[in-house]
Amino acid sequence: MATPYAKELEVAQLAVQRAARLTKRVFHEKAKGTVSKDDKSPVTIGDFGAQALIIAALRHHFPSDEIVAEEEAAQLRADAPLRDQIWELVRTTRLDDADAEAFLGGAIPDADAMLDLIDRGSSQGGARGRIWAIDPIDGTKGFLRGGQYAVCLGLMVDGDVKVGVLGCPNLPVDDAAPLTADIGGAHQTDEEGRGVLFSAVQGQGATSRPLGAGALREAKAISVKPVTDLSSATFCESVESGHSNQSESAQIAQKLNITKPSVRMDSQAKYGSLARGAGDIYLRLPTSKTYQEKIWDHAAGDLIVREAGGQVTDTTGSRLDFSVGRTLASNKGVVAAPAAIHGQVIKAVQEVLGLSK
Ligand SMILES: Nc1ncnc2c1ncn2[C@@H]1O[C@H](COP(=O)(O)OS(=O)(=O)O)[C@@H](OP(=O)(O)O)[C@H]1O
Ligand SMILES: [Mg+2]
Ligand SMILES: [Mg+2]
Ligand SMILES: [Mg+2]
Repeated sequence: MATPYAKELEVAQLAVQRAARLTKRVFHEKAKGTVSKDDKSPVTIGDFGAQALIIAALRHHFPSDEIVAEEEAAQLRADAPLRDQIWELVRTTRLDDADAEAFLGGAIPDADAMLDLIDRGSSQGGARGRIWAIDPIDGTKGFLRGGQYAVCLGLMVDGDVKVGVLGCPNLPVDDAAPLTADIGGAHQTDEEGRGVLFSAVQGQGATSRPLGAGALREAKAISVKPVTDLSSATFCESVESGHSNQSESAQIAQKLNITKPSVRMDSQAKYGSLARGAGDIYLRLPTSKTYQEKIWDHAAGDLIVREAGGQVTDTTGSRLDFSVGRTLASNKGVVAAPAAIHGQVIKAVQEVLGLSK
């Protein structure tokens, strides 16, 4: 019997790898022109270009699947120079391996087709059918400051995440590398061992492999690190204080007798770091009563951590619910940890947040 979701996994891995290659070009070519969006968050030509390349591959293989993606092309339709800059980037970014590039469906015909592909990410999501969630650059702020960022792709079927892939160009390849948010200076060349592709299929475990520029590299199974002494745990959280309540996380750490300072890392790279045992706990504590987390910020990481032996819930202890639309409207915050200690962490979270039953 064929392995479930084998083709979806291969398409996702190669599409993320190609999109990550585009984002690295943008970073190294210092072409990080940003435009700001209605929500005043930054978006770069890398975000738009990566989304176009990922959607092109998904449309080639799975034309009837729905897609929920972070970015839209409206601004580009009104800004020809910006559109042309992104089109030049998309047109010239390929995987080094001809077979892998052909497998993704070949070149996008022209700039208008690129805009239409970007706008294919407008699905409202929901509880029925096959729906892909794309964050072309998660941690755009991190990307702009030369920190961590991730190219994120997940597949939900009837609201349940089945496939998750994270491309983390600035994380160390070495799964045993200590957890650190910085990348040792943006001047570091790729050869110095950065770039990881995390992936998971529901029920099949989680893996990491070097992020390549052509065919997929050899994978290794990964798992969360067993925590025997909670006080020696490492916890990570957002860099942006607007994205997670950092004073509450400090109180939670204190309650757990954790003495190490938090590692503040951008993007879903935090999920990948937990899944391979580099970090132990990920806390994302709401900073507003109204903000709803986007499904594209969590779908891939949620599955990868759970397939690596972790547990991921919101601050009330409920699993993340990807079936209610473009946001995690039923959830507040995120708490991720090895399954064996998740209960202890949640207890401390609920005491600090005043959620204890
Ligand atoms: N108020 C609020 N609360 C929680 N999260 C928010 C909030 N505002 C934005 N965002 C989203 O955070 C995404 C970045 O994720 P991280 O916080 O893990 O990384 S970072 O430290 O912000 O770079 C970031 O994703 P990208 O836009 O893809 O970078 C945002 O979607
Ligand atoms: Mg954004
Ligand atoms: Mg994001
Ligand atoms: Mg993004």
